[in-house]
Amino acid sequence: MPEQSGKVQTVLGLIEPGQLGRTMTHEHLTMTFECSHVPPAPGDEGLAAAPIEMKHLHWLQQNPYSHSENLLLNQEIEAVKEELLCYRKAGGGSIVENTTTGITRNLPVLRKLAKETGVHIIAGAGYYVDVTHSDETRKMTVEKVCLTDIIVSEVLHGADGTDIRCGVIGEIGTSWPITESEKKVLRATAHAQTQLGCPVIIHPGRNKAAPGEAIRILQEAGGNISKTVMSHLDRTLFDQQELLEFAKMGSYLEYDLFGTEMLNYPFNLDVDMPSDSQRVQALAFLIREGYEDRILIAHDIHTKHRLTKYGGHGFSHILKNIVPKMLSRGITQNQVEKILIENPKQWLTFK
Ligand SMILES: CC(=O)NCCS(=O)(=O)O
Repeated sequence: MPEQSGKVQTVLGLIEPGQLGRTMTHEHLTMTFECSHVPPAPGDEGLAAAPIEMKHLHWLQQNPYSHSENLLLNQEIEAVKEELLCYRKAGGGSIVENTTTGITRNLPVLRKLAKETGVHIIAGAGYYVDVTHSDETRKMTVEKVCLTDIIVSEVLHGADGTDIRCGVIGEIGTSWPITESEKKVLRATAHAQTQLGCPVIIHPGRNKAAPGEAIRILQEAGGNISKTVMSHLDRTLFDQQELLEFAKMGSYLEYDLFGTEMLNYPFNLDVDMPSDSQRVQALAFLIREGYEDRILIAHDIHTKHRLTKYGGHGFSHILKNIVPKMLSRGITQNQVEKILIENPKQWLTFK
């Protein structure tokens, strides 16, 4: 039985699950997102290259992926540290940092932030979506000193040449359709999870069939779906019946784009990105349908403009603004605590 059994693994070491407190299960504290750059609309090239300023904020909120500098969250370590101190003051305890190989994971920075702020930080093992896979990753097989072993080693011994250990596998990136290289990573994730008994978190492609397909691949490879989170449901599954069909598969159901309100979602123009009020309605619906033990929430901050330094909502938005909204829409204090404390605790504790 690995030493992690019954514990949560943070970048500073193992902790008791009860120490987690309120937990955002899907955030990024340092990463780059150049892989998702969207060329600006004709005529917007000047705005896309201008320094971030108040007068451009609305444009940036509507076009966050067309501004190259906005995609470099890794330049904002001091601002993120200030945000984490505010998050603690607002009652936050822990953050799952979902940056994996391909979007510039930086474990020493995470360790420094954890030490300096007192926030428990849990780091992610594994790989982001196909466009970020290296030739080496593509050539690797699932077994035999390859993908599975690398992921296991990132959890048991440390990642990126450090002794800093990851406490979850993911976010594991998948596109739509899921590519061959991504399928291999999913199978390796399931095999690593079987060895470790650890939590897993998946980034689905931007199609309503994507979450179910990713779960099927994990399941067929022996993954433990009850210890797996499906991220980004707020931009992926809209129809209530389809959501319930997916929920029956047994994963955690994560609404993790709180604070993101945009008219045109550039990665899938067919999607109407919900508002925060609509996200709260989705949570209330899932609770009424009996899924309160499976819900997780977060902001998935991954660009500069969402930091308070740039006029954004920051890491405390859920605790300060969304929780009161949940309570005002009939979600009870007990259910809120379940979503913020108990469900993350159950998910993050190694078997
Ligand atoms: C970092 C990351 O993958 N964020 C998700 C962005 S998306 O628009 O919901 O796919």
